[in-house]
Amino acid sequence: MNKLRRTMLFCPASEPKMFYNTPVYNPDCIIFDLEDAVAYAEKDSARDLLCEAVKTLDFKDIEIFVRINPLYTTFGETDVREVVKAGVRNIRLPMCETAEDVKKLEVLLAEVEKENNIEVGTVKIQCAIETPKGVLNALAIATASPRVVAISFGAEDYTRTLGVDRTKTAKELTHARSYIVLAASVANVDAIDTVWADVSDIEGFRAEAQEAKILGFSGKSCIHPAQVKEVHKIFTPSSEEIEKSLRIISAAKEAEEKGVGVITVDGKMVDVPVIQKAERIVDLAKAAKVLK
Ligand SMILES: CC(C)(COP(=O)(O)OP(=O)(O)OC[C@H]1O[C@@H](n2cnc3c(N)ncnc32)[C@H](O)[C@@H]1OP(=O)(O)O)[C@@H](O)C(=O)NCCC(=O)NCCSC(=O)C[C@@](O)(CC(=O)O)C(=O)O
Ligand SMILES: [Mg+2]
Repeated sequence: MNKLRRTMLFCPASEPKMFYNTPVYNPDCIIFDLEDAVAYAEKDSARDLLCEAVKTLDFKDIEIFVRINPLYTTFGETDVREVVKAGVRNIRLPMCETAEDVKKLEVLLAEVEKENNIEVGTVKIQCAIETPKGVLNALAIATASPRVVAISFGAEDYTRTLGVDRTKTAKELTHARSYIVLAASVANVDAIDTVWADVSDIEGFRAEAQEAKILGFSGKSCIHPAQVKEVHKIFTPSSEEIEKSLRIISAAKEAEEKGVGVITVDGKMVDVPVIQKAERIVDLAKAAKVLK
């Protein structure tokens, strides 16, 4: 199993009051944002604030990402240079459209790592796919570099660039979300679902998170602490799922010892894919610390 990445809580780097509290909400990952959540005039001061915080704050075992500005903007390269120097080891690359975009970041990272005596390859990349072109290139993006650990979907920019409304049915996102999940699976990286902007509509958020799990995403981006616990509930195996998986694994082991082939558990056939799915649920439960 890759790392546990059920939740990625976005926090604007220009909001120290917010970012000092982020560990309290216990997301699996925090994304400090230097891109769209930060006003143009505050880009430099937000970066300075963030670098200082990264050097001093204790984020426990929460994985920290920084969403930089795209490398084609005037801020992108400085964002990379400064945040890596400050200790950040995971970059979220917004508006990623091609493998070439990833490779440009890879070259810059190698240069910055050498300058700072960091082993080349240390800094990992999460590619945010948020345009139709990015979606069609999802597999090339996900496999562009061994540094890529996840690809994520950004539905706000995706619907903007596609020229459609974002609706609560999420029908307009179906193809892109499914394609991103498939690409991530082939590349063996995590797939992270999009943010839900209406923080007051927790029911709608829950439904979208549930669908993300069914589609095969590893987790979901969040913009508000209230969303984090909802995603954790949905993406953490329930006690029923865990008990059933343990029963399947135990029955399969017993059958193997007795030299029996296909068996049934709770009246349902258990074969190799069923056993492997049960093992995945047990691994996830252990990683989420709901099973020892
Ligand atoms: C929405 C709102 C302003 C509401 O704030 P409010 O203060 O009214 O909320 P309240 O309910 O009053 O907060 C109660 C308490 O929680 C604290 N609290 C709230 N949010 C917190 C948080 N995130 N982190 C830590 N703490 C938090 C708050 O400080 C307060 O603390 P306290 O006073 O101590 O009680 C706020 O949440 C917020 O700014 N969110 C992040 C927005 C953001 O980052 N957007 C960019 C990423 S998306 C994007 O770019 C689209 C994308 O690119 C995506 C892609 O690519 O994936 C695409 O294209 O789709
Ligand atoms: Mg965006």
